[in-house]
Amino acid sequence: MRRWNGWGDESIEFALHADALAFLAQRIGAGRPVTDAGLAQARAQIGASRLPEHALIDTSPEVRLRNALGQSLPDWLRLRYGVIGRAPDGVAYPQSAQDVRELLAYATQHGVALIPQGGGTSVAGHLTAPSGMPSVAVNMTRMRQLLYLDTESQLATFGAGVFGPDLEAQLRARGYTLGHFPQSFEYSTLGGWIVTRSSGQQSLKYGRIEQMFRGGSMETPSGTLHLPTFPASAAGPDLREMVLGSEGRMGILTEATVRVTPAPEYEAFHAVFFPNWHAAETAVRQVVQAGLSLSMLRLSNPLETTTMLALAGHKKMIALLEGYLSLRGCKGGKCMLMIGVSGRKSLARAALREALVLTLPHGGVHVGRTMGEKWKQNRFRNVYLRNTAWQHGYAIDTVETAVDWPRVEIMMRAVEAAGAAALGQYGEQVHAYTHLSHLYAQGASVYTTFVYRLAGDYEADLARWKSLKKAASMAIVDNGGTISHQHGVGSDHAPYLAAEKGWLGMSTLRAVFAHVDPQQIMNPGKLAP
Ligand SMILES: Cc1cc2nc3c(=O)[nH]c(=O)nc-3n(C[C@H](O)[C@H](O)[C@H](O)COP(=O)(O)OP(=O)(O)OC[C@H]3O[C@@H](n4cnc5c(N)ncnc54)[C@H](O)[C@@H]3O)c2cc1C
Repeated sequence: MRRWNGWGDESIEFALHADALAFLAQRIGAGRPVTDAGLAQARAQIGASRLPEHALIDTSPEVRLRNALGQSLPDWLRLRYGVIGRAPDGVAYPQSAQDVRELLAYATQHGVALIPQGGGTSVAGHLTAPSGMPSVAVNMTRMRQLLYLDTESQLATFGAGVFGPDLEAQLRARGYTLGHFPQSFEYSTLGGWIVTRSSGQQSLKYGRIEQMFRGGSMETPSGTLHLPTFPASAAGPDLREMVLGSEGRMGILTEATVRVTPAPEYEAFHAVFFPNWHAAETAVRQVVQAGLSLSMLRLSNPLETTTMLALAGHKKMIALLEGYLSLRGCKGGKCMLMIGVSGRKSLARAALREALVLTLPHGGVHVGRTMGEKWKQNRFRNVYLRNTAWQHGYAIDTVETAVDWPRVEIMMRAVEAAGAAALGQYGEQVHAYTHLSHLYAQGASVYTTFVYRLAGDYEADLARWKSLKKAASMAIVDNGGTISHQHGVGSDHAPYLAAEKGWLGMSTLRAVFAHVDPQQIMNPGKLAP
């Protein structure tokens, strides 16, 4: 059963061993565990529905609660402290495009907002019910079939509500993969990925979702937008670009056609350590600019490297590894790089060899596959750390951006420092660490994690989060980064969007939304409020 107030399946726990807790306590102080609100207490806060009846809409309080929020830290605070606030007045589970059209007609007639919903894994406040009008969460997860696989063109069409594991299982059974593995893979959906411009861990080989999305169908209040597939087209602006990143503001994506590739014959993940950040960053830049056929490069800064080793357990093995690395020049400031290869065995191995050769002049120490394979095993389990950290009285939040290479290190330092200063106002320390997980010839994504102590009170923790978010977002904007490389805009990043789109860009976006949705019933308040 899925947790109603945290990440993932109720039966899965991520254990934090005593040494890891001691490490955190030494960095930022001992956590102060909070008593969570119970499900009944949260459910009792869901007010009476304001909706006229409709056969497709369920207005029961628990269903509304379970579809009210996403996974951002403010969403968590509301669930954990039992301060639910606004919730949708009902939830619909359409099974066809016709059902979606009926819901649009109903919403238009009664002045009801529709909040399209995939897996509810948004970390940017995409799913909050609007104030001032009734709303329905349109949960798309019953539209999850593989509708068509064109093996000649390597295109697959799915219902947009298909979850990651279900999509991959349907493709793997036929010898194919999409290759899109965001860390939220187990609970996020194809439609959600497309409309938030998501990026998966192996984007270096398979591309971002933008490169995979080839066409589909979106139901809007003004009619159906059909996006036919072409291998390429010079017929004016590409309308798929309007759907990508539209965050539910234009309509509901019901079907999506994506580019698939044959499932890889071989896949391996290796770890390489570097003596310091400068050497590591120079090395990965050269590797990515060499254009090798790799599937992943993920570089952790010194504090993330230390944190990952501290959380790993296996104390004796890690001590042996650190002893060996120290002899090879990788000491206190060492940085860990994960390199992934996927595809034809001979090509993948050749690409890995080339990459390892390129790391050597920068002091790269290759330690083989063990750590890489462990990372792969846990790639979707590490997320459960958020639940465990909360139980021990710590909050975890992340911010992410992307910049060109000359600004990567500046950005990393600025975002980490902004977080430390923001929590410093409350007399608290923050454990902030960063990795680059999506690398391009031009630059990289910069992804920072903040761990800090909970205050133990909803208002106080919300104030801490707001200070942290504002400081980190301002650091991103001031240093020329995009407000999101992969999580999207929602409501949390909306105040910073104009900094990169400009006045004309913002008014153009609003004009497009107003054209397809003249009554402004589609996910109001998000992206470009
Ligand atoms: C622990 C964790 C790790 C994450 N890791 C990554 C990562 O590695 N990479 C990454 O890119 N993101 C990541 N995310 C963010 C999140 O998973 C993505 O934004 C994901 O694409 C959201 O998909 P979803 O199906 O859960 O959509 P939701 O959260 O349900 O919705 C997100 C937005 O999409 C809209 N929407 C959803 N479905 C449709 C549809 N069919 N039609 C129209 N609009 C729709 C919603 O209205 C909303 O605005 C992570 C989140 C968490 C909690």
